[in-house]
Amino acid sequence: MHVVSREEMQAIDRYTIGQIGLGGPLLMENAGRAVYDELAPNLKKGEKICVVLGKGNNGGDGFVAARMLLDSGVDEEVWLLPDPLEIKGDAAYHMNAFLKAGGRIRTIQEEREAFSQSIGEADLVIDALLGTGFQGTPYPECLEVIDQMNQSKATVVSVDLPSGVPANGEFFSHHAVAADLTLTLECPKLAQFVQPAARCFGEVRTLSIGIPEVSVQQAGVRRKVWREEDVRCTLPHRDPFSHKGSHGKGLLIAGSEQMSGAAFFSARAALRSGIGLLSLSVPDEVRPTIASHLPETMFMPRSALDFQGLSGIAIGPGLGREPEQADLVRRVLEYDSVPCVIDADGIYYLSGMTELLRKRKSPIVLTPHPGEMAHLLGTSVSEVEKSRFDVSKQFAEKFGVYLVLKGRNTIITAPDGGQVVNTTGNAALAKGGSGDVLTGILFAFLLQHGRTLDAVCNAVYLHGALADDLVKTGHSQLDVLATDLIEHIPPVLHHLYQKATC
Ligand SMILES: NC(=O)C1=CN([C@@H]2O[C@H](COP(=O)(O)OP(=O)(O)OC[C@H]3O[C@@H](n4cnc5c(N)ncnc54)[C@H](OP(=O)(O)O)[C@@H]3O)[C@@H](O)[C@H]2O)[C@@H](O)CC1
Ligand SMILES: [K+]
Repeated sequence: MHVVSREEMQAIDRYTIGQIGLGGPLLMENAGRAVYDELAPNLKKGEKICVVLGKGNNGGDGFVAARMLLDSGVDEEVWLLPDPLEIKGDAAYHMNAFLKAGGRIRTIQEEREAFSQSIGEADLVIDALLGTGFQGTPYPECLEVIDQMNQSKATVVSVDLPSGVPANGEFFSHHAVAADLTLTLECPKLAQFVQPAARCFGEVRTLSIGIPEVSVQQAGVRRKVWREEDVRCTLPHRDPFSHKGSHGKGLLIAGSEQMSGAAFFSARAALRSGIGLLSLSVPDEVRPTIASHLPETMFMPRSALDFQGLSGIAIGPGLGREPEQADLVRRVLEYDSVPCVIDADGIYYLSGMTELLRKRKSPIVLTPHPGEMAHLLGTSVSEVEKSRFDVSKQFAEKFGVYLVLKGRNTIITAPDGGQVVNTTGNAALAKGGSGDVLTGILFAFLLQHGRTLDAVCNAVYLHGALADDLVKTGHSQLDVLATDLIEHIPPVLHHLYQKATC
């Protein structure tokens, strides 16, 4: 499933109409029909539906859905914000079809009180006021209607985007529709995955409107959502004649006196995720505490680090911020014949070493949370959060790294700028230790997979799926511990492998 910007969606529509020859009215018909088909199974006879339409093509989709509702036995009122004379092009085509099919339009500007009453009594509001064409701050008359939709007790279903949400997810502080359900047309838009826009969407369903894949390719879209079916067809399979050395010989440099748990979580998660051989380097004083909990792990003293014979190195979880740790990070970067994962305190030291990132020949995976990303860029968390997609892309391309920008809807960016959004996971992961678990899973997957991006995406997906599955099966979002995540890897991995398609 592709994720698009406003401009990309417009280019996709243009190509489909101009080059494929599927006309605008046909696409609008498909869009409105898809919206109607999605709602139809739950409509009740006599149910009061208020359809709110704007001037552009989003309103046109609304006219199509409204035309189909005419014959469905519901009590429908169709409200247009502008004067009908202002409706042009494809939207006018479908406005006329709606009228000729027996529909009646009322204009909000002329009957304000009746509109307030209609929206107040409605069971369902269909919001087709503004879609991808909207930018900036809604005009005052639009804002008033947005507020009325939000005050309504009805279920609010937004067509394509909640009105007032800018499709590219730019930061905004005005009011936008807070939908219960958003029916996204063909491709999710960037806004769905970033704050503050994401809060407006409610449940999201993506509806096909018949746009061919070639239109998306022609628009140069290089962003997608990673779904279970992507995991299922990219899971690596073990060669029956393999041995432990075939599945990665990894060194994890982690832990400090204050944060021994981080080393344990990463190591245990890596073991549960299939790493063939794991060596762990922790400070000498920490080793006795955790060695008894990690019987499958070998230990490498910090004073005798040896990278020869390894197939990958991970550094960072719970490392601490004493200056000597910076040398460890530098040594890992300079040893450039194997892939590496850098997390947490490892990332803290990178800001002074970005040139080494660029020079390194083997893959580097960085897993910052927004705070670490902000530190790396010398900016603020809010600046990072305002443009997660762009910030990730610029950094990954500039320094040639795989960047995993964590958070709700983690964004994974490859060195070539291609981006993947992960949608698994929930607020149960907002707890110390869960990032260390991700590092362990990711490290293990990386060493067992020929394609770095697939390994990283699968690890992020699995990490979120663990939390999702735990809260579905006896846990709450409050009580999930890092250890719960790790011990839940077996059933979730089992499920994914049972359904593997490759
Ligand atoms: N063929 C296609 O492309 C297909 C498109 N499809 C559908 O069309 C939608 C995109 O349609 P769109 O491009 O017409 O824009 P849309 O979201 O209806 O809004 C445009 C209106 O917003 C207005 N406006 C602008 N800024 C504003 C502001 N600050 N505050 C208030 N108003 C503002 C602007 O008014 P103006 O500034 O010109 O007066 C303009 O009239 C897309 O989301 C999907 O639903 C599907 O049917 C499939 C085929
Ligand atoms: K809308």
